[in-house]
Amino acid sequence: MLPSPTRVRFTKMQGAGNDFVVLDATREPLALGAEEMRRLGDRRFGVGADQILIVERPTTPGMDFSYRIFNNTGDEVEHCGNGARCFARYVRDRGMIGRDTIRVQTVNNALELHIQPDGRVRVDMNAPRFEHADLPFDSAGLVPTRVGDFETWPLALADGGSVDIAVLSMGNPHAVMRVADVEHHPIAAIGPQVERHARFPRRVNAGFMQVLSRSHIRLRVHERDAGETLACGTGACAAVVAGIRLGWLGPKVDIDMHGGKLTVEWAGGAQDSVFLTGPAATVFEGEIEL
Ligand SMILES: N[C@H](CCC[C@H](N)C(=O)O)C(=O)O
Repeated sequence: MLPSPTRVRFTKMQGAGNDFVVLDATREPLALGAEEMRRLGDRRFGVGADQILIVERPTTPGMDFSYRIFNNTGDEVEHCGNGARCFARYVRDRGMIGRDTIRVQTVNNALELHIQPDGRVRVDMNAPRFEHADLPFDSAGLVPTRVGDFETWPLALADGGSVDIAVLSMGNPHAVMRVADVEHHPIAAIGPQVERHARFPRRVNAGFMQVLSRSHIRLRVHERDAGETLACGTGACAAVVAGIRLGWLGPKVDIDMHGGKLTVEWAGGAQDSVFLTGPAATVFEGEIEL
């Protein structure tokens, strides 16, 4: 907790419309609690953001920085694809590093980020994880539908409906559904039921994918804690990985999300990294009293 009141400098950023408050804790630690995170993320009483990113000095050899990710509910999470790109832009634009390739440690991942000549950032998101314990997902008693060497799982919803989900982890948990038309799918009704389903003890990000071709999808994601965001980087990775394993997609896919366009590449091997490329930009800077 901070010795109140404390003035905190912040940078507001966005990656394809997924927005962040970024704080620099490389010079002195920031002992922010969940209450301060919620205040920073609050769109009326604070700055407003889907997630809060805290940039810190590295604690692991070979890393340039570490950074922590908090949803706007104050919950710390494992991974954030759009946030990783904004982090890279943040440290590069402030001269905190002189290279366009940056290595950063998160709570359970080591990432390599590359700022490209066109200004977009390409993130090595590491390999996807398919063990249900990695999410966690409780599939006890469920009968999967096998599709090639992958499967989808029937999930009964509280409102009496049912959805067919592919489950995987990008370091954070994802449930991916294929739908005919993302713009007219009842995402506001289904998303929260999947997010908080009892079979996901740590809850889950719920992705809704419309396949336009083997190299092009539309995607909307109801994120864990934050609700539907304008884009979700790990959600884009999860949707493409699921689509490739289910035979719907090729190794490089463009993803249209409400906030912008992302590109995801995956060669398809269990140990192959997923690569996420997309925009990242600073919106404004400021100071807030917490
Ligand atoms: N809501 C996510 C974290 C943020 C992920 C998203 N903003 C991204 O770009 O990957 C979770 O609770 O796992």
